[in-house]
Amino acid sequence: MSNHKLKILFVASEVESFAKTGGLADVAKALPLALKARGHDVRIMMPFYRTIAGGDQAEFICNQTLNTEQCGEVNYAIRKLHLEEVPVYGVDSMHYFDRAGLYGEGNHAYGDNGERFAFFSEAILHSCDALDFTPDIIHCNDWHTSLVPYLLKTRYQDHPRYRATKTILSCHNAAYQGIFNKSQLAITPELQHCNDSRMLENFSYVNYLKVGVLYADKVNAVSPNYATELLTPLGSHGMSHIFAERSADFEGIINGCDYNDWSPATDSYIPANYDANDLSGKDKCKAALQQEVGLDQNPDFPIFGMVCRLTEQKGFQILVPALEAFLVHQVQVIIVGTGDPIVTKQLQQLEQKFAGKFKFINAYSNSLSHLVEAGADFFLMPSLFEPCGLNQLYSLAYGTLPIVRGVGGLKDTVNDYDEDPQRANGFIFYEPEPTDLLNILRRVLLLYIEQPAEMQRIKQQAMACHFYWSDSVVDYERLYAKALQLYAL
Ligand SMILES: Nc1ncnc2c1ncn2[C@@H]1O[C@H](COP(=O)(O)OP(=O)(O)O[C@H]2O[C@H](CO)[C@@H](O)[C@H](O)[C@H]2O)[C@@H](O)[C@H]1O
Repeated sequence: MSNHKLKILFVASEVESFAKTGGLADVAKALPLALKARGHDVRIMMPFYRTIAGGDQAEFICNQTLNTEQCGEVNYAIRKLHLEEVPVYGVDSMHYFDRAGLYGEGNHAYGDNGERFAFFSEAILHSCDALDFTPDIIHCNDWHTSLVPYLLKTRYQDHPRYRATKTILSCHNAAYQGIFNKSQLAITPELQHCNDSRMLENFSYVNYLKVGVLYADKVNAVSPNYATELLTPLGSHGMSHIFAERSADFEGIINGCDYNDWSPATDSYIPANYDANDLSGKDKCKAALQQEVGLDQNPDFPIFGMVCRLTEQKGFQILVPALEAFLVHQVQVIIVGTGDPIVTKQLQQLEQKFAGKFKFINAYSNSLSHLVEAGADFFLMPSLFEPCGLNQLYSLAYGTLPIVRGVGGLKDTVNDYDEDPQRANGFIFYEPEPTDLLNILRRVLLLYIEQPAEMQRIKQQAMACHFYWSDSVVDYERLYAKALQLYAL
């Protein structure tokens, strides 16, 4: 495969460096760069949001008009930015994307998200003529671009440009399925009149992710364990029958870690760099973190950090009661995140009760997320489910031991200390119960207090674990080859 250079159009709703709300953006940056490094002609396409970073520098490519049956002419422009050597095309529609948020504002999704991302999917296929780009592979990501495989096999099935084009759909989070009333879908009449019950909910709602899983040539989840979970009723967010239907074309590929952005030896966001041979810089980062967020300046207290979207997925319903009990000990906890107002309130109350020991920073801050990774001793990920998880990979790189629930990609990447001390790089608990989390937190605290040399050994072992994109990209190349039936390669 490495000798076979492909034309790849990578389509996503967010891309780190331009627009980001979560882990999808990290992958949508790192994977195309890894594909480029393998010599493929890879190009990214994303919505040209009002808030897109560097948008004022974008090169205007062309104006386009999408002729729709029911919505008349829809005008948009294509603008071009660059991610190193990779062109990034922005679909610029004032009507759909000139807004303050990506998907909504103030924790409320935009009411027309179904139409917005149906339009984006249509513009992806529509604009390749103007760009004169004939992709071998269109790599789609999550529900936002899940209509592309369907449109390719319906509206565009006889289009000469796409005669040999195949589609991949990566599922970064199957809990978000994009379910929209058909009445929103005038722009995509094929779906508005669709009666295939496999992709409908309650007859009148279209489930975008189901459409994508059913129509993509190959489908992957972002870790092998999550792929296995998606085939079970318990772990599939109600979609196991759909994934089962595609099981021959479905697999798991673990995410990588972008060590250009996430390496304590070179990180420019942190006050002192360090590596596995000399961890003294980590102590300086710890002191800086305590000072920056207003925790008591005590080098002996272990710091437990967490950075994430505040959603049910991340396990706050077990974390908050566990912390109520855990924070009576000599420990410090810092959580950085935005999202659910109920979780926000719970964390604010916890902060009032445990001032100096618990800090909640209700913000989205890239620099602080780096400082937490570097300055904390442990990183909390008690997720109810976790397709892959990236922060545990960053934590390993920074010698910040992850404490995770044994689900999804967390199980694929963290080795538990109690199960096998020699291979350990973190700690795993299984039952989604506050007492199980509390038990492991106390177990970790004891180890921290009583066995500092052992802690040091595990930290160094964690820092020696690597999840390179240059490895995962080979699995993606194999998936592309299967989609294109290039078995000989
Ligand atoms: N307040 C804040 N301030 C700064 N940075 C913040 C932040 N909140 C979140 N982030 C950042 O967003 C990213 C989150 O990535 P994750 O993979 O952990 O979760 P997410 O659930 O968004 O991604 C989904 O997609 C990814 C990619 O496939 C899967 O790994 C994951 O399991 C799946 O749920 C990290 O880079 C993190 O630092």
